[in-house]
Amino acid sequence: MSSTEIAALHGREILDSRGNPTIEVEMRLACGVCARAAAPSGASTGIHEAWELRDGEPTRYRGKGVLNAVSLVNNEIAAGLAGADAAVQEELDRRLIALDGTETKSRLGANTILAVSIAAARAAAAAKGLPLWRSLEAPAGRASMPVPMMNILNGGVHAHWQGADFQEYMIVPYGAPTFREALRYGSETYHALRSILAAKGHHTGVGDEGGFAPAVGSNREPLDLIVEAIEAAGYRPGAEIGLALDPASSGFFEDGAYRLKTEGRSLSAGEMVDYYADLAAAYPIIVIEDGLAEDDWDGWQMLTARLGDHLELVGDDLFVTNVARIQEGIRQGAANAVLIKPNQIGTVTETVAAVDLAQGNGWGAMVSHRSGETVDTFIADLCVALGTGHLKTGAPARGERVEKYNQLLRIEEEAGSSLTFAGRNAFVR
Ligand SMILES: C=C(OP(=O)(O)O)C(=O)O
Ligand SMILES: [Mg+2]
Repeated sequence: MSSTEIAALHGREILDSRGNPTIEVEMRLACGVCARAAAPSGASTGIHEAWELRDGEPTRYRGKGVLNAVSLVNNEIAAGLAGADAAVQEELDRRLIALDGTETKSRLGANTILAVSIAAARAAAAAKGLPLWRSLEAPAGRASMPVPMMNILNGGVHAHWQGADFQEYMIVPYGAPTFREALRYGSETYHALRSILAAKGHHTGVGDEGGFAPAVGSNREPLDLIVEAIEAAGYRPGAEIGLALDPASSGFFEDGAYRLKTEGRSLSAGEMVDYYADLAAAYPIIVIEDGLAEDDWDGWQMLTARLGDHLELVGDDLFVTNVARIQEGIRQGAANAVLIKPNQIGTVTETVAAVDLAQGNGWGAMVSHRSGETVDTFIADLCVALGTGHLKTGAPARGERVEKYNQLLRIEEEAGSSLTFAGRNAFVR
């Protein structure tokens, strides 16, 4: 028996950062090493994502429990992985995929499968005596420290549609010399923004990812507020700190039109492209994620032809970390970067394949948290290991977000000068 053979698996239901149940898995290896992993959960989920398994029982947590998933881990998956070696991730993930047997992971659930897959990666790293990022790094020399993409102003569904239509306004401190400094730039800007919002009479409550959620009157106003905050914190917008947007536009795309409720108007895809071009000309925007809706391929082609030379255009709902959809995007010239969310696809192996495909085609790969998170820090190690150069994981406040940034501080400290900070080179344009 190999020392990294799985000896025991145990699932349990825990709560995520929104107070919804999610699954946590513990894995013990033959050598005695134990590891734990938990699945995150989205709110503005793409319709093409792999399935999240939820209980049908309506009285428990309004039917959102994951006791079925727990039972699957403790019984069917534990039995199905008998003899599996946690250190051979691809084989283990192949077995999980085969056990599920569906295209969309709808039988066992991508949440269930992912928690097992990550627990194996973590257990294998511990058994080898390696930090997780080093264990995941392949080929050697690929790793780097990412630029943190900090979502400091929330709108859309993450702010219960009480503010901007656009879901995320991120600051991108690519001009910092190190990750630690980048995090400091971002945190100081976040605090400056709070003071500016309060001084202007806005409330300073936060959305799901920890960014402020003021009741602004347009989707442009947050950009003015953030530029002011960057300057108030002592940094130069565009030189040291750039901006990124995730409008999450599938959420306001209805009957063929983009409905900007905050501004009281509806735009076509072409008009949205003009809107973004105007914003990019007026503000130091470097990234736009999900500028157009998840099946608006023609719109995405138009957006990429118009702005793809100087902006990173990231597909989240468009690609859902799925290599078949990414391949279609590459074929069509729709987007030039992929958002990487492990729970959209369900295994570590498939997540790495999505990054490899993007990077192999000169595209960007931006690793991301979900709006419902736990303190699991897998994505921090993943983005370092694969040298994706940027990670978005919310505001530099709120425990479940900060825990990822803190894990990156630990990695940077431990690795010393062997890991370079990706800086501005992280972005495809
Ligand atoms: C992180 C996001 O939100 P959610 O997890 O709700 O999809 C996103 O849309 O990029
Ligand atoms: Mg998104």
